Amino acid sequence: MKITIFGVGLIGGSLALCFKDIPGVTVVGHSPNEKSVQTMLDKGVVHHATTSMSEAVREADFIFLCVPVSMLETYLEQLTQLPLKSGCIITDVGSTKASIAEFAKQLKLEDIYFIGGHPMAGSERSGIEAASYLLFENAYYVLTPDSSTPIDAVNQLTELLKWTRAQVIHVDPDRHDQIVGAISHLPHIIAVALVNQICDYHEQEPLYKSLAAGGFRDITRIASSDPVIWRDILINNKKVLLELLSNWNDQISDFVQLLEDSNGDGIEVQFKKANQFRKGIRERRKGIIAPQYDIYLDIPDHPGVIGAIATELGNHQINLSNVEIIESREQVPGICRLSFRSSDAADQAIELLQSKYSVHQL
Ligand SMILES: NC(=O)C1=CN([C@@H]2O[C@H](COP(=O)(O)OP(=O)(O)OC[C@H]3O[C@@H](n4cnc5c(N)ncnc54)[C@H](O)[C@@H]3O)[C@@H](O)[C@H]2O)C=CC1
Ligand SMILES: O=C(O)C(=O)Cc1ccc(O)cc1
Repeated sequence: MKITIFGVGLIGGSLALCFKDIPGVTVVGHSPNEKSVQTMLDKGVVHHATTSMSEAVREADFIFLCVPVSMLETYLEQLTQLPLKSGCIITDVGSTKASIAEFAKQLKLEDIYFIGGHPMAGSERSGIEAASYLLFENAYYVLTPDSSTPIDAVNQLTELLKWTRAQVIHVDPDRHDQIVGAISHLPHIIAVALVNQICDYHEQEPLYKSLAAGGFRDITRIASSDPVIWRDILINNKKVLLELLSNWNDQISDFVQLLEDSNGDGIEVQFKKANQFRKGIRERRKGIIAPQYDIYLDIPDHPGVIGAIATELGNHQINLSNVEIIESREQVPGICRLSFRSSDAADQAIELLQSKYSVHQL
């Protein structure tokens, strides 16, 4: 079986890694750029790679389009001009689904099937360097077949996607864009706007960045996402987003009113409602962006302290997943965030370290 991937970055590269070791499968990567072709080969993400579209798709059983949203239609159209294997299934991973579904319908493909797709997993990182075979584990993987898509083609794609360890679900493209607009695209806008608001204050007062610790970084993580990928997603889903932003303005106006009225009960109601809803959102990722259990340590300002902490945890078989110095200034104790994959590991670390350091959990 031959699987061809256009755009071997975070998502395309992660899919390639999921499929690469399936017995009897050849994964071919495409990039218009010779250097990118060499990188994907050097990293061993694909079996073969080429700058030639026709060579990439020759005899391919599956074609994955993993390029930015604004490039999807161009790629799909160009592919359909090439000789493709009869029964070939083309899918994409774009974060919006309505426009590409509509475009594919108008192409009136014969004996070639397009099924829109969107793995609901990713990260603020991008590029082949960030790719991982664990990226999709336990995430939802949306497919958007319509009534004209042969069930056999849907089944074949679903069977292949089992190798990602994601859970495949079917969603109508418009409904997808509405929901994903609200739970992914809107939060990205809010994160960027919030960071930029603080960035502007910071120009007048450098203490903003110094004091912007854990909470601010956590809720604005996605503001570090790739500008081009997100430019395309937001413009593509503009209609939905403009309505969502209008609703967002209403939410903020409600808060303004609560504050103007010093309405403490009303503010409590807002927090209780949010707490309750958020509790019900299941943690489902087990892969590289697994839920993290963080603890914070006040650490003295002397060299070697981080190494000593890591060694101590290692000596007690406590697996650390990440270490970050959040604040470090000369003569002042710093704050270090230690992340763990399980709450047990975090608890053991607290137990071990609290006699030597001041430990907090938010
Ligand atoms: N970033 C994320 O967390 C997620 C992204 N997606 C979707 O996946 C697609 C790819 O996004 P990522 O993998 O995050 O981006 P990426 O930047 O890591 O990878 C994009 C790939 O496309 C190539 N590319 C960029 N512009 C191109 C062009 N004009 N012509 C040909 N190739 C080009 C790049 O070289 C790279 O290999 C996008 O459509 C995005 O909406 C879907 C789920 C999650
Ligand atoms: O990193 C995160 O939390 C994300 O929001 C990842 C993400 C980004 C884009 C998508 O289309 C789907 C998932």
